[in-house]
This record gives sequence, C-alpha cells and structure tokens, in this order.
Amino acid sequence: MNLNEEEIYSPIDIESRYFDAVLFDLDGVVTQTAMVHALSWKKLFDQYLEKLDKDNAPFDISRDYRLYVDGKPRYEGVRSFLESRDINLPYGTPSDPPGKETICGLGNLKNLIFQEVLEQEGVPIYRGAVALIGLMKRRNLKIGLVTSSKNARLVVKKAKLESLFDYIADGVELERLGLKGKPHPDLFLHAAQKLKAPPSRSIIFEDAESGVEAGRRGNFGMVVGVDRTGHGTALLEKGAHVVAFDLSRITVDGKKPDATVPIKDLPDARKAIGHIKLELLFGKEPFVALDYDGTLTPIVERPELAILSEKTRKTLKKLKDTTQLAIISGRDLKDVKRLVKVDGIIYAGSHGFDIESPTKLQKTFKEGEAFIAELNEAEKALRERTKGIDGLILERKKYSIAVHFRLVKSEMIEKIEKHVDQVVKDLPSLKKTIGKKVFEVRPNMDWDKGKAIEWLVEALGFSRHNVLPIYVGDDVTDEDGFKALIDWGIGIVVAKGKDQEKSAASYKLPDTESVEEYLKGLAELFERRG
Ligand SMILES: O=P(O)(O)OC[C@H]1O[C@H](O[C@H]2O[C@H](CO)[C@@H](O)[C@H](O)[C@H]2O)[C@H](O)[C@@H](O)[C@@H]1O
Repeated sequence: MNLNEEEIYSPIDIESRYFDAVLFDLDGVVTQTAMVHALSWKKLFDQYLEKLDKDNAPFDISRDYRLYVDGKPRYEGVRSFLESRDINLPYGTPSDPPGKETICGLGNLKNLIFQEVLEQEGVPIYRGAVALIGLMKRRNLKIGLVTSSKNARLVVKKAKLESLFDYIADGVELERLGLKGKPHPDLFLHAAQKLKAPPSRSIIFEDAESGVEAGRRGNFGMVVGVDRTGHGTALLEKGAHVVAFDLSRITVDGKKPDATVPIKDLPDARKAIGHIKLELLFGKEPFVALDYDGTLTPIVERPELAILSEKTRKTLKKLKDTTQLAIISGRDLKDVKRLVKVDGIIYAGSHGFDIESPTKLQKTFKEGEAFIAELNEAEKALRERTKGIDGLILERKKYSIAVHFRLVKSEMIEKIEKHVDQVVKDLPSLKKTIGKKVFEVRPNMDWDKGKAIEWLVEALGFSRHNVLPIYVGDDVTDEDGFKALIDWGIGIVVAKGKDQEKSAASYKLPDTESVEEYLKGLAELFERRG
C-alpha cells in the first residue's frame, strides 16, 4: 500500500450506540512504556549477542522491536527474535534464573531490566488515550485492558490508572487460562466476554501489528490501529479498520475528549529529560519552538519594554547550533526578529501566519495575504472606536491587531471588548482571540501556533514519527501549540499554576529564568548526542 498521511489517518468518530465495550492494549497505546520495553529488549539482546560473537549486529530498535517482539508474550518475543538470527535455545522453564541461556532465562532477565528502567524513568502516560477513555466511560462504554504483559498491573498502578479499567486481561491471566497470545484473538475474546460484550459490539485499540491481526481474527466490530511510530500502513495491511496517531483527536458521538489538566498537577519540565533522552535513542530529531513574551522575556507593562537578555540570546545561539529552532510569536515578524536578533533560526510572527526561515523550507505559507484588506479596515475602525481611551495600546502586526488593555482602568475593559466584538461582527473574515491583557483580531481561519508547528515539521522535511517537537509557551494562544503536541511532542507551559487553570501542556516551568536554564540544558544534551 502506498498511502499519504491523509489517507492513513482519517477523522474518527465513534457512535456509542453501536458498541458496549472498548478494549485497549497497554504499552504504546495507554502508557508510553513501549519505549521502556524496547530499551529493555535492546539491553538484553545486545549484551547476549555480544557475548556470543562481538561481530553480531546489535538489536535494531526501529526494526527488530516491531517485527519480532512488539505485542508478543515475553518468551515468545525472545524465541521470535533469536530465530530471526538463527539462534536456537532450549525453552527452559519459567523458573529459570534470569540470564540462564534458555528462552525463559533470557525472558526473565529482560523482565528484571524492564523493572529497573521503569523504576528509573517512571510511567509516562498517553494523555490523549486517558482523555478518550474518560469520555468513553461517560458515554457508558465498558473499558477493558488487554495486554500480553505480565507487568501490566504494576505499570497501571505506577501510572495511577487503576480506576480507568473495568477489566484487566494480562499476561498472567493468559498463562493461567492457557490461552494463546496475540496474534490469536483469545485474550481479547476473553475480556469481551467478561465485560458481557459480543465481539461485534466491541472496539479494539492496538499499536502492535500482532494485536491488530488478533482483532480482525476475532471479528471485532472495530479495530483501531494506533500509530505512534509511523507504521500506519502496516497496521492497515494487518486489518485495522482505521488508524489514529493521537487519540485525543477521536470524537465520541461528536464530542472531543478534554486532554487538559490543572497546571498545578503538571510535573516540572526537568522531569522530561529522561523522556527526551529515550526519544533521541529511538533516533528522533529534536525540533524546539519557543514563544517570545512571557517565555523568553517576563511580561512587562508595554510591548516595547520586553527586551531579551544577553544571557538568553547566548543560550538561543547555543541551542540553534544543536537543533532546528523556531520562535513562534504573536508579535509582528519584523518586531520579533528585531527583538530576538539571532541569525539562522526560523521566525513565525502574527501567531504563525508569517513564517520566515534562513534555509529554504520545502513549502511556503501565504494564506494570510487574503486577509490584509480586512485587517486594514479593522485597524481603522478600532483606532476610531478606541480613540481617547487612556492607556490603551493598539499594535498593528501584518496579520493581526493587538488591543492591549494592561494599562487601562478596569471599568473600561468591557467597553473595549464590545468595540472589538463589533469590529469582528462587521468583518466576519476576522475573529477575536484573547491573550494576557490583550484582545487580538486575527484572520478567521483554522490556523494557529499548533498548525504552524505541524506545518513547519512537514516543511522542514520531517515526518511526525522521526521528530520530537518541544514547544515552550505561556499564553492562551500557546495552548494551540500544546494541543498539537499531545502524545507526540513535549509541551511546556510557563506558569506557577497555583489555581485550577488548565493546560494541554505536559510539563511546566515556573518563570522565564527557569526557561533560559532549561534551554541551556537542552543545548548541552543535544550537543552530547553529536
Ligand atoms: O506569542 P507571544 O510571543 O507571547 O506574543 C503574545 C503577545 O505578546 C505581546 O503582548 C504581551 O506581552 C507584553 C509585553 O510583556 C504585555 O505588555 C502584554 O500585556 C501581553 O499581552 C505582544 O505585544 C503582542 O503583540 C503579542 O500578541
């Protein structure tokens, strides 16, 4: 099959009236433990292969993991990979000591390694998957967890996800009942029966080809292939009805899952370093995108006073030598370039409507041009309407207009908003958005900082599976950037997060000084990678 991204990832809406239960695989679907497993398999096989013969090719995470071990019961994984290298070991018994030269002995060692890595790295979850499960539960669907992993209960507990599942069918259950593992459908059928759901009224979410095959063999009503690594076509070939890369984009009865969480509950971004290292180990290229105001410089009373410190500039220069770097700001392109003053990086102004790069991007973004005449009209109307309002600052950017009210008396704000609302009502090709003490008038099209990041990834020649985008921002418009990165990249919100304010970011940093320090750390990490 030769399919483009749009053909692989079609929009998915689940109509709950046709289903009773949804069965989720764990590793790589609900928890980001697929990486931990892959790393453990690599450690196991590399040390074993080297012991056999120094010239043996090491375990290839991107190929061998997917072909021989992904989704299979542990001992079956050992057997399958060794067989691919023409190595035949006796099966042994499950009580073999870890490391004994049997299938079971090596499998037991892999488990020890896995638990060590888990302890070091923790259990990151796929926020989109958890949000989707929450929505499904509210639509009265029963949720099952179906995995060959014998560590499932430990992982679920460590990730604090126990309350999510109505039934768990794991590797221990598989062995106890003497069932066949994936690609056989036995464990899925068993879970569906426990949830009192006929297979035809059950949905499966699987990232492993063997799991998708099991779903089709069991005649399940819907098999959703979850593509976290770029093997969407293979999942379709194995029989997935549809493929998704971000489960928070799936709707249930037309409703979107809410993948935001209170900022106060977000972990500090310094905890993401282990995660970033693992992704780099998987061969991903980092791509760092940064907001300007409130992220690189503290919020100040007037826009022209937000000056970048020499220290941060130096850090940005260091960072751009180690990775692709973009500044994505609500400011005008010229303004943000002048303020940042670092050559050789990408700048996106007007919330991503105006993009400029030092190297030739593979595409150009010109859609904003069509709105210039209306923006001119809106600017004129806003100037007339707000004339004489003390403290109001009207900032015209090429593709947007900011109406700042930070220095305006609070009783005037409602009046200013009414003026802005009237202007966008008169010019429906424009819309109002809100930022920190600012109303903005922007083109009324489905384009924002998140879309700009996705566009840049493609225009830079990456695919969503070989790049790790990291986006740092502090404002409402930065939430679009975080949403685009859910279950894909790393979103970092700059906020203290004392109250219930929610964000789609996965990590937080308290202030602009910590952002500078963090970026310096990233530059050092990327530099060491070579
Ligand atoms: O996307 P950003 O780079 O964060 O730009 C968002 C807006 O930032 C500026 O306004 C904000 O920062 C000012 C200086 O600290 C502050 O006075 C104002 O209240 C904030 O809203 C900028 O002036 C706007 O054009 C940007 O849209």
